[in-house]
Amino acid sequence: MPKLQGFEFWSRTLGGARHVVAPMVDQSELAWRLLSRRHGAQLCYTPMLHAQVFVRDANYRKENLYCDVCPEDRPLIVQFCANDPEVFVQAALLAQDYCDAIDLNLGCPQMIAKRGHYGAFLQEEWDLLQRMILLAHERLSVPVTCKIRVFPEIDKTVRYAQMLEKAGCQLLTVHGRTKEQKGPMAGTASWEHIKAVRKAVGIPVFANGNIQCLQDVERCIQDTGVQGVMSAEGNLHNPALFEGRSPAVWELAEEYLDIVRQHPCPLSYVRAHLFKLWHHTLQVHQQLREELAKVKTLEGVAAVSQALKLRCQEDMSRQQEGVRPADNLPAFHWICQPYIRPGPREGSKENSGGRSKRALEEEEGSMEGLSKNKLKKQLRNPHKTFDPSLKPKYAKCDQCGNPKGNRCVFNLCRGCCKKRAFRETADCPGHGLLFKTKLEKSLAWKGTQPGLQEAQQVRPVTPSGFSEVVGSALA
Ligand SMILES: Cc1cc2nc3c(=O)[nH]c(=O)nc-3n(C[C@H](O)[C@H](O)[C@H](O)COP(=O)(O)O)c2cc1C
Repeated sequence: MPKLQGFEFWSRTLGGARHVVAPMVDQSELAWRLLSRRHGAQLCYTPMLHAQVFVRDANYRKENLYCDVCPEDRPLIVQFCANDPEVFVQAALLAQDYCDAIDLNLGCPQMIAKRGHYGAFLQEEWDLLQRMILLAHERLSVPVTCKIRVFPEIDKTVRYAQMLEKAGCQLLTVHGRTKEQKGPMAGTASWEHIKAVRKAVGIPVFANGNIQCLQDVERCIQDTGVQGVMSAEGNLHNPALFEGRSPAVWELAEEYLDIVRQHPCPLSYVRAHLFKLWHHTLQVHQQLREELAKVKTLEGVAAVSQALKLRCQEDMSRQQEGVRPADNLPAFHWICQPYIRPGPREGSKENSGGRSKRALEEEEGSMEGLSKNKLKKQLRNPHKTFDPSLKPKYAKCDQCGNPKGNRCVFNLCRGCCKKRAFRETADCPGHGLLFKTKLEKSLAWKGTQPGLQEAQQVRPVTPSGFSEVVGSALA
């Protein structure tokens, strides 16, 4: 069957999806996607996957895609970050049988994307992007799509979108914030930019940014004319957003934990989800926040969830009629609701007390005083300095651009070093890889075994023969 394109792809393959769960590193994992789909999401994206790692590392492919196959988890778009046409296409070819389209991340504004040269840091490299999209469009059996951030100028954003469309992009998600609008500087997304793109291209467009409830979805579609709306933070705080419901926070937590039992994921993902889902409740019941941070098992998390449910139910039963929710919240803390991130200097209860780790980290650079955690660290080590300019700079792996191991003899990251050391039967003590030493030991041992010596002469040991000896070291 010929590959469907543009609007036909959106309406037939994606079922005309309007309610879309965003790609979210460590957060749009299978269990969360299934929860969101049960509550109105019609299309989900995987978290961003690193194309180069996906190509070279079979375990990464298994852990991040192949083991997460589930018939209810469709339609699904797999997102990659990449900056090389061949690598992008190789990764996409390995993923295309497990999804309905491949998305290129052109929106990540984080430092890690700057260092790895991907995401929004490719925004100015139109020639490279054209080549990446064109090659993917030609070689893949599924459509290629892009998720972009806007430029400050509407006309440049429009030309950018048109360039991607011309190269073969079949669906565009426009996050209406610029690369600089992140963390405490995120502000609001510009639907004006999104509307202008929608008018100027002939492919379906999803809007992203400022979506906190179902009314926002309807308003955004009306104002901008887009085909669908994507939500990240709104979905994390209320996965029933697309149903237009705001359930009790423990209800969705319990349902999510049940799904995680069937489709396990790292505990760090689960914890991060619950911190968001319970954001407002944990402001009130700080003890539970600490317990959640400390638990080490899924059953431990379930126990915290049970305790939180009881506390919330007590709070509900004590609630007097006519009393409004505290802190100008739209609903009481036990109801799933949006979290509006405070601006850079905005005064709020959060700014005076138990703020999130992330909020503290984001302001790190601009704070004159030190956070509680940093003060504690300084007490333990009086010579510790928190001046960002004195932080050691990450040196890059010569091969893939990830941070290299400090003591690596090859100047590579662990993954690349392991491959090279294996190929060359070498040691890298910095990474604890001892292929050469193990081979020598194994040969010495074989030398002491009379029966084996004979076999040795018939079959000389080469690096590939070596794999039989230490194959398990690579598992
Ligand atoms: C926890 C988290 C992880 C994210 N990871 C990704 C990602 O992997 N790929 C991507 O394109 N955007 C990622 N984003 C950005 C979102 O997809 C989205 O563009 C952004 O949050 C704006 O949407 P919102 O206003 O609905 O939050 C992430 C956002 C969050 C909150």
